[in-house]
Amino acid sequence: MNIALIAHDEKKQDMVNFTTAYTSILKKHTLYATGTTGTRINEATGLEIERFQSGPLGGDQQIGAKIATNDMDLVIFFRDPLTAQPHEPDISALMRLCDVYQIPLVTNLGGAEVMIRALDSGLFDWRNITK
Ligand SMILES: O=C(CO)COP(=O)(O)O
Repeated sequence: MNIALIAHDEKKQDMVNFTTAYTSILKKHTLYATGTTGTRINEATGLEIERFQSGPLGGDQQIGAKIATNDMDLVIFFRDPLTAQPHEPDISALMRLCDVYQIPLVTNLGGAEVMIRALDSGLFDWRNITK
């Protein structure tokens, strides 16, 4: 599965903790991330990740483009609901595309834990049929 990992600055430590805890599952998949998030995950876990631009510089839109071409199976996006983001329209557009294309999206650590366990249990195998 192709998985996008994204975290706003105040949530990057959550993402490091999450990816450290679930490295053994994540390493079985193809990982993508926005720029700074990808660097932080790679430094902490050694996971191989294709990095896009940083979010404010277009990274969310690059991940959106992957969704629009049916090349992304799951989006794990730890959003910061308490801080205004300069690229809020890009963030909304990314989440909108997840809804347009029915791509599973989780926006916090609790959801991500459920999702990653579901993924490892084979509950996402339907994605292989739709491709
Ligand atoms: O801003 C982001 C998502 O909207 C994340 O970007 P970075 O991973 O480059 O910090």
